[in-house]
Amino acid sequence: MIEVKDLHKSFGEAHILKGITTSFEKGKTNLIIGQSGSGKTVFLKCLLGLHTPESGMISFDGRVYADLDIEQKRQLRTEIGMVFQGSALYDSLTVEENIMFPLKMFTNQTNSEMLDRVNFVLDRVNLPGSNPKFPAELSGGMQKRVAIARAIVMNPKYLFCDEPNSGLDPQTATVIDNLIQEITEEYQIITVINSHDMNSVMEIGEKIVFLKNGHKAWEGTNEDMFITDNEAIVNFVYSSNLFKKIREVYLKESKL
Ligand SMILES: Nc1ncnc2c1ncn2[C@@H]1O[C@H](COP(=O)(O)OP(=O)(O)OP(=O)(O)O)[C@@H](O)[C@H]1O
Repeated sequence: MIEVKDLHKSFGEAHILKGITTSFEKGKTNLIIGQSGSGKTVFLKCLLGLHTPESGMISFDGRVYADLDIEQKRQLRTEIGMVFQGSALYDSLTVEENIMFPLKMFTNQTNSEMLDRVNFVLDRVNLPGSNPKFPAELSGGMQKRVAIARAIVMNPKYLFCDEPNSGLDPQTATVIDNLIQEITEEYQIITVINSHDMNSVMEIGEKIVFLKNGHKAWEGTNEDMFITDNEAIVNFVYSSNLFKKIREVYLKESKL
């Protein structure tokens, strides 16, 4: 489990995260949602150790991040997979080289061991045989799959995804969402996703943390979201007429 307790982060006078407490469980897709500027990226960067919070606690399966020494932090880093916004593949490297990169960086595996692992994860994301291609030869959805393959090549315990659906059409976005959810469950990963995408929230939000002005304004499952009266989340999610309609139908049916 990842546990976060009373997390505060400021930049100069600007107090961005104002006491976030939450936890994320194994095998679940956890979504961080909120308006632009609410602190989602800062929160994710704190989890990744890229920002140092002023106070509060983050622990990974009982390991309190601030108490770890350099070697322990390095070990933890090898247990984290990351899918960046826009995929962040190396354009000059092939698909195979992109995915192999973390293995080369962090393991002593032989070339054939690395290749076996690359082929395994490429199969898992339904891109077998795409090893020699360059990112520019792939569609946006395929690039995302390569990014997911790279993120899971080290068999991570934790997977962080920053807007994994940005720039994708709704159908491809759903495929990517489902892939992330399947992998999370299959390998019992703790997955935390920053998302703007309300379809993702409805589809794969096994736990949703809603940030508003740096506070945690609500948390619950996607099912809870249909029935909650929490004004902040209702205003945020149901500003869309389509989702308002879905909520009305859901509430009506649950009363039958
Ligand atoms: N390195 C930084 N230095 C100063 N201020 C920062 C820094 N990073 C983020 N901020 C500020 O923190 C606030 C929250 O930013 P953050 O990027 O976390 O928002 P967000 O919820 O991820 O937004 P978006 O959905 O648009 O990506 C913003 O006001 C931003 O200007």
